[in-house]
Amino acid sequence: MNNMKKVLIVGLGAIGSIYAVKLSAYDPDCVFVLVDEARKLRYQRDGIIFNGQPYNFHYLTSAQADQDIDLILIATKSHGLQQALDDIAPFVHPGTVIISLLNGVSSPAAIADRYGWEGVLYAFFTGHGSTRVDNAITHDGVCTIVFGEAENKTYSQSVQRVTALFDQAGIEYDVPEDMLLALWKKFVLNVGVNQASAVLRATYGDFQQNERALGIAVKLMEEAVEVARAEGIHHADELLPWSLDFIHSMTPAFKSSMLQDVEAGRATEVDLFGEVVCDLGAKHQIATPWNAMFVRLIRALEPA
Ligand SMILES: NC(=O)C1=CN([C@@H]2O[C@H](COP(=O)(O)OP(=O)(O)OC[C@H]3O[C@@H](n4cnc5c(N)ncnc54)[C@H](OP(=O)(O)O)[C@@H]3O)[C@@H](O)[C@H]2O)C=CC1
Ligand SMILES: CC(C)(CO)C(=O)C(=O)O
Repeated sequence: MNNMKKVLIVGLGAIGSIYAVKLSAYDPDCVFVLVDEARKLRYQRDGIIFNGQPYNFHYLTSAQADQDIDLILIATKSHGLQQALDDIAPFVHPGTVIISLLNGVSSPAAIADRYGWEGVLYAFFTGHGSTRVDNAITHDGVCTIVFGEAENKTYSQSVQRVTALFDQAGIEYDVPEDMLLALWKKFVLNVGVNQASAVLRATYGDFQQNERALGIAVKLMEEAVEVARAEGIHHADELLPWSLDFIHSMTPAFKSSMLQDVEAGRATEVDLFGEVVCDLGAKHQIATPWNAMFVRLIRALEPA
């Protein structure tokens, strides 16, 4: 088993910068940030400001694929994923592990469609939300990368290599035995909270205190649970209770990433949530009227 020495981060935003900062604190020469020429100029000029501290990193364009990259961490929004998949091509070699921190359940298959499943692990970010305004990121340090193969009774080589790096770099992680169940728990939560919060402009506190607001999130989540069952996710009956516990455990003032997108006038990631529930519902002949309606409402909130 060879050690991981070089990490390429794609997407130096609210989530990607948490890990660029952590990895550069561990070893500034181990972390690279993939950019195009325009982003390179912008980052070289402005860097990023993470919790008030300025940072700069080693920026690489696709034309500068002169490093043997062991791990690629993708942290773009959903609308940046296809371009990111094109841009990483020169860095993907046998043995390169690729992890996506995008919300939702669909990005691992999108990566595998392009590069095969061999280097792809399932993953997601959990913890407290991270906020970005232009190049300034604020995060309170509560974060875990949950990752692994679909099943992790024993750890594959890829999982062992990533855990070794994360242990050395002090990156908090969890490798659940049933990774698909973990991924779908987070998905069901996001389908309910992110979408309902975007339309209702609701914080976690609103869902904790207002039963009618929570009831709307539950309707969205129930459809996602039915779809999960049809997709063969084991223990699907755990999905809704887990999501409700998560909602009640969150800091009341926190806002979902989708509410932040709507408030900032940005495109949303409804393609990762309601649209996936509707597509899978159609595949399994499950009615998904709540998600269909929320997709339309959220699309109407996006910039024209
Ligand atoms: N923020 C949060 O609290 C949470 C976010 N997530 C998920 O994490 C993912 C990332 O979200 P977040 O970090 O908030 O998003 P951000 O918009 O803050 O960051 C995305 C970054 O990706 C960059 N980017 C897009 N395309 C490329 C590309 N081809 N090459 C290089 N960089 C690129 C963007 O650059 P530019 O600005 O120049 O376009 C931007 O800096 C999403 O799927 C989100 O749902 C999950 C949990 C919590
Ligand atoms: C981390 C969490 C659960 C915070 O709401 C999230 O995934 C999001 O906002 O998209």
